[in-house]
Amino acid sequence: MSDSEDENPDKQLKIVIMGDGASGKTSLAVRYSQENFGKQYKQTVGLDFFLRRIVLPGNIHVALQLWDIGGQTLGGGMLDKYIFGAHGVLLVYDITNYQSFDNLEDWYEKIREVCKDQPKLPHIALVANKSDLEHMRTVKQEKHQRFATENGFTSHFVSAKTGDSVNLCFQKISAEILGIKLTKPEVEQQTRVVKADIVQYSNAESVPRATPHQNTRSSLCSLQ
Ligand SMILES: Nc1nc2c(ncn2[C@@H]2O[C@H](COP(=O)(O)OP(=O)(O)OP(=O)(O)O)[C@@H](O)[C@H]2O)c(=O)[nH]1
Repeated sequence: MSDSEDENPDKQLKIVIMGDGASGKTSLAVRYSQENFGKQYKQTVGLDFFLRRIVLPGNIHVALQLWDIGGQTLGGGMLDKYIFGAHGVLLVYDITNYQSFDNLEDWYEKIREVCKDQPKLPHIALVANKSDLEHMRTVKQEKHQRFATENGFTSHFVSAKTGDSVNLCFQKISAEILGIKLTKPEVEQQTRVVKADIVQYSNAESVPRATPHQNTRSSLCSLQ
C-alpha cells in the first residue's frame, strides 16, 4: 500500500447497475473497470462484481464496487439483497430499444419497495446507453429528460462501445453521492474525446510504451 493510500483510505461506494437484458450493463462495467469492450452478448446470470478505484478532487480516494445485475433478475427473490445498502443505482436502457426504457418504471418501483424503510433512496442515475447508435434511436431525449426530472434522477448519455462519457458518468455519480462539487475543467477533462489516426511504425523499437493508468486498479469476480 502506498503512503497516500495510508493517509487517505478508500471510501467504499456500492453502485448497482440495473435495467433490462442486453441494455449494456456488463459492457458499461467492463468499459469502466477494464477499458475494454466485447461485441459478443453473454447474458449475466445472477450477478457480477467489478471494482475501480478513482481519486476525486480534494484527494478523496474512492473504491467503486460495481454490482452488475442480470436483466433477468427483476421479479426474482435475490434482487432485494442486491439493492440493499446501495449508495447509487444506475438505471440503464438502450436508446434503440423503447421497451428497455419503458421497463425502467418497474426497476424503479423495485428500488422504492426495497428502500421503503430507509430514510432516503440511493442516488439514482438514468443512463441512456448505445449513444453510438444515434441513427437508430427510438427513445426521444425529451422522454428521457422528463423521466429524470420528474423523479429527481441525474441524467447521462453514454456509449459503452466507444467509451463516450462513461468515465464522466461514474465520476459525476460518485461526486454527487459524496457531496463533492466538480469544477468545469474537471468535468471537461473527463469529457474530452481523443481522436487518433492509425500510425504505421517501421520497427517495434519505435512503438511508444503505454503509460500505466495511475490511481486506478480494477478487478472482477462473479457470483451466480
Ligand atoms: N453499439 C453498441 N452496442 C453495445 C453497447 N453496449 C453494449 N452493447 C452490446 O449490446 C449487447 C448486450 O450488452 P451487455 O453488456 O451484455 O448487456 P447487459 O445489460 O449486461 O445484459 P444482461 O446480462 O442480459 O442483463 C452486447 O452485444 C454488447 O456488445 C453500446 O454502447 N453500443
